[in-house]
Amino acid sequence: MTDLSSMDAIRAACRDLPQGDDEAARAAAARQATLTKPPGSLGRLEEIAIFLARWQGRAQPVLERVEILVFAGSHGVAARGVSAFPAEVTQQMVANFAAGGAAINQLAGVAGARLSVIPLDVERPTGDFTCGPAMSETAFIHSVRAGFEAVRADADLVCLGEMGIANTTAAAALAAALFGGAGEGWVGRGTGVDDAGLTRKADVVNAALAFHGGALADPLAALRLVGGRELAAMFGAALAARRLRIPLLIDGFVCTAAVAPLARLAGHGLAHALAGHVSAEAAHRRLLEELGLAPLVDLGMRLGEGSGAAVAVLLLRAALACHNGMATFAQAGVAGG
Ligand SMILES: Cc1cc2ncn([C@H]3O[C@H](COP(=O)(O)O)[C@@H](O)[C@H]3O)c2cc1C
Ligand SMILES: O=C(O)c1cccnc1
Repeated sequence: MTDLSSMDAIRAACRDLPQGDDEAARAAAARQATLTKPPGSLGRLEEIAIFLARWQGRAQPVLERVEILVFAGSHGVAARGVSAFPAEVTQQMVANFAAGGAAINQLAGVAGARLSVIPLDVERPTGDFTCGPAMSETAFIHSVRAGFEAVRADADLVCLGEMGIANTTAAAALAAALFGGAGEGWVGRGTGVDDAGLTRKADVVNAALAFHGGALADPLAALRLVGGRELAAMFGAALAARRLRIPLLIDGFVCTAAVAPLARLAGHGLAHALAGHVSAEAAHRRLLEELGLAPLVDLGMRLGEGSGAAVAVLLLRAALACHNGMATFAQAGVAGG
């Protein structure tokens, strides 16, 4: 059992991370070289197959148990007029997920993934982080643990998603705390705020940076002070996946900001992660660049819910279909291998 009972225990767990399986990755790369195609001709599909081999610890990885975990949380900062939608949409969308009516229900279906939606005290918004902490240590630890415990040890791939009106503002504040710069450089239109809304978002982020000051220098404290329950849970799930050596597929701006503290706490903290997509949220590309992550797809999506990760599962399936299903030069009697 991983001790996550205090901020220090979580911090320690983040610094004690297993590496991937080099042997399996080497064997997968060797297999790629024998398949009936010019070496390297499948580009990133080859890299994906080798990545999955490394983090599943087998030369021929599988995607039989793909888990999409969508965490939901409510934000006190929603009262500051930072979203184009009212705060109650968070709970209404949780009901919509349960009824099968959301985009992620459809995308999980085509991705062949199991969707789990985990609401985190959605009836209780976090604190307004412009004038206090978003979460107490107790609430934060509870959310990190909920995320950690949502990861099943037998999963072949974990995909993360979120629902929480106003959470693009929390994500922008977190990104600013982790990587520096003012609110203007990290906010985007989220659900579609107008220019005045965008200015309000930047003002809210700047107010949070000024209020919390030096306390934000610690990545874990930053996640607690300006994040949200669903962001803390995504962080906990990313940590669990890493400790279980399960590959992780991350989603858009909010998800990327939530897991970024893992990379700030341990240099290779996100080595088990692929970026499913780059969202249209203004600062997502910048955030991915800060983390050295190259997104798999760029479809102009800006939804959240794990939707970009779910779409990217299709590419992972394409990569493994070739990796596991193609004939070798020797098997096919093709010259030149
Ligand atoms: C109907 C609806 C469904 C959603 N599904 C995801 N989001 C996305 O939008 C929210 C973040 O944007 P902002 O910071 O502007 O509030 C999050 O809930 C996110 O998951 C949705 C938003 C709405 C309105
Ligand atoms: O990229 C995201 O995560 C995102 C963008 C807009 C709205 N909600 C989430």
